[in-house]
Amino acid sequence: MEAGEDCCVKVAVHVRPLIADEKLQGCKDCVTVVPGKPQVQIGAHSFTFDHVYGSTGSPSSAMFEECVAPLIDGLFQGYNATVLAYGQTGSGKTYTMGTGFRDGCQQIGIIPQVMNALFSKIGTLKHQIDFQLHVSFIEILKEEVRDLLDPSSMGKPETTNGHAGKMASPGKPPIQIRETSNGVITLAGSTEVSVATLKEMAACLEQGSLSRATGSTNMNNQSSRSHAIFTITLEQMRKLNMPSDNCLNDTMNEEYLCAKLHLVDLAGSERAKRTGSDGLRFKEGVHINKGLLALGNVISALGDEKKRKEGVHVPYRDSKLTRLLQDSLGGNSRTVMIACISPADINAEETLNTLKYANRARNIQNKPVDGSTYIVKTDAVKRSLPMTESEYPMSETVLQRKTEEAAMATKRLKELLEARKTSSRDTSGSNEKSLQRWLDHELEVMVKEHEVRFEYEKQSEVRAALAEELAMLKQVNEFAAKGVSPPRKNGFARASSMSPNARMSRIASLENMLSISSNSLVAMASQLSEAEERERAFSNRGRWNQLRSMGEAKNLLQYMFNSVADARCQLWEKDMEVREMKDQIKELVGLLRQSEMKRKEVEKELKVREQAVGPTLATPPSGDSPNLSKQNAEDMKGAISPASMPVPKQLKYTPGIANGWVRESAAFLDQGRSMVPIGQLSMKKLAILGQSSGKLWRWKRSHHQWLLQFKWKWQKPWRLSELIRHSDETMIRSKPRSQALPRIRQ
Ligand SMILES: Nc1ncnc2c1ncn2[C@@H]1O[C@H](COP(=O)(O)OP(=O)(O)OP(=O)(O)O)[C@@H](O)[C@H]1O
Repeated sequence: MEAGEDCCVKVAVHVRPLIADEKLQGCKDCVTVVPGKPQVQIGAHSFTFDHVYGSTGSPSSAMFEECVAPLIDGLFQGYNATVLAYGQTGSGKTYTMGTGFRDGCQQIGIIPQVMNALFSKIGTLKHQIDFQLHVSFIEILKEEVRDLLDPSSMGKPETTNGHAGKMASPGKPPIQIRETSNGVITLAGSTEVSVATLKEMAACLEQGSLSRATGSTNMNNQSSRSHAIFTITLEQMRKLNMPSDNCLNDTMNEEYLCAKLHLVDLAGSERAKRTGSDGLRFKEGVHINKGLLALGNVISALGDEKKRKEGVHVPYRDSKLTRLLQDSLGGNSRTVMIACISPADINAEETLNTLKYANRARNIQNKPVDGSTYIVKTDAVKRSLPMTESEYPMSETVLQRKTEEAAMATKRLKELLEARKTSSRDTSGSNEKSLQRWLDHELEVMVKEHEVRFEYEKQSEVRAALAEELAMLKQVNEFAAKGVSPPRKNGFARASSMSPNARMSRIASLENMLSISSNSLVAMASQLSEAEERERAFSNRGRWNQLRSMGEAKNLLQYMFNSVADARCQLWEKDMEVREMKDQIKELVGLLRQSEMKRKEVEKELKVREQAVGPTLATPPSGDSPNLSKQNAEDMKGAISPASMPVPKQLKYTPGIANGWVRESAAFLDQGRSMVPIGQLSMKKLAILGQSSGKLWRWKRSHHQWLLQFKWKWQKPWRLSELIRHSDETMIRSKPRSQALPRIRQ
């Protein structure tokens, strides 16, 4: 960019490498930079910018020279300039700008390089020109402007919510963005520090950076929660060497120039939900989204500014940030936007949104590329890593199902979006019907978008678990290679019990799954971004532009009312079902506890009995106790031996099993404390049993019916019934009986 050149916003994309956290989550690199071209591809999307740095693009070290150094030159000629870092949280804005002076270590970044270049140029020119430098450093947090260089709020500790304690001090009026009568935007009340050396300027940057509001989010544990603007004002007094013999005033031979360089690190542009922030942080979600909006406004402001130059009256957008930035965007200003992106597939949606915004800023046409490259890559990955028969076939199947579900939802969303693209309103049939179809379609898009987003979150979780397992297996392999035993933790124990071959095949299988998962995530992100983009455009035009008359509006309103009423009734029914299920679970848990208590009681009783009966059984029958032995033998005759009642190996539903179990299960009678099969009890005993454990029996019957009803819908209660059955069986096969039986046979 040459000084004086008619300029528009230059956009440079900075792709950072995958960071440790992303690697741990098993993220794949989903961003491709076309070598030798400033083009970025993600999924089937392709974007062209002025520059692309990082990944296989130009080296990041070239960014300053190519994008920012020309702005510094312009500054010396009186041109204002802005360098704007934009992108989702954790995409590298602070790193790129170099505003992250944390823990006493200075990062390499644009601002430190700007300062170096500035002072080196001043060094060469200082004999001809008088320079004055000032810096200000402010942050905009929730529409509030804070002075990061305010000496009275320096060094205050962070509050518990992670925000630095640097509210405007009492007595000091808050900073206000004002517009002067000639339309210049000024910051009233901000500290302007006069600096004479590089060290002094660096100290200002460092102090301000430390005062910035940061907090930890799921995506960046040192996330900047505000827009930060570091402004350098350069004033020059040039002595003009105009030969003059007359008595002209000295000032006539001097030229005064003043230019500002705004270095802006915008707050992350992510959706609030993904930050995982809550409480105070959750409220900030509004603000975070405003980060995105702010940029949208700034970009729109560029268009506005152009129109104003053409003489069209365009009102200024009422945003402090926008107003402030408009100051540098208009007139003689140059703007470079550095759109920071993460290459991780988990961030694909936000990355796409960033690229779309950045593309809007540059206002160029996309160069669509054939999407087959992406598909071929996916197939190639699948071919090179064939599905192996692993020891965990189930997980490959938790992934296949999820991927299929996700693919179906994504496909449907795509179809819906495309249908909407071709015709916004199906005009076949009556007007009323066509409007109703249109509304149904709109609602279906919304629901599908919601579903795809849900699948996206699920897929991310599954992927994180796969990555964790993969990392563990690899670690176990490393331990094995060194001959060291792995830590005695749950996962490690299982992984180290596997044979080396099984481990290797599992690793290959996991890598394959991660690739599939990654492709699925990118495909979903692509449609989600598409849906969001359309929604934005659609809401701008106005969803209800479809309606042409009051009559149409009333009819549609009636239709909507009916749909909502219907949906609410269904919701109520589902609610009732859920409540019933909850009650049943409560009952089951109560019964489980009761059953457990009874089991313990019986065990205790058996021990007591064993102690009492033991000596008699131990002595060979002497004739004085034949009845007792006989009684015991009778009691035990029907007792179920382990062989007669095998433990079911799988938690598998078998119709009728619950009834069979009820019929054959042993019952315990308080009277005599002996255990007999229920089928052998007399009617009288059954009546007693009915009184004492009838509730359990009744439950078992209803539980069976309930299982039939919900057998495939809900798995957990089924496990519960298995647990109850298992505990009863354990009780039946308790140790004393197996010891007593052989002796009775004698
Ligand atoms: N080019 C890069 N090379 C290596 N690591 C990087 C790069 N860019 C960013 N990182 C690392 O990524 C993490 C997030 O970066 P950074 O804090 O700059 O993101 P951010 O976009 O400013 O996030 P936020 O909006 O939440 O403040 C940091 O750990 C940082 O060191």
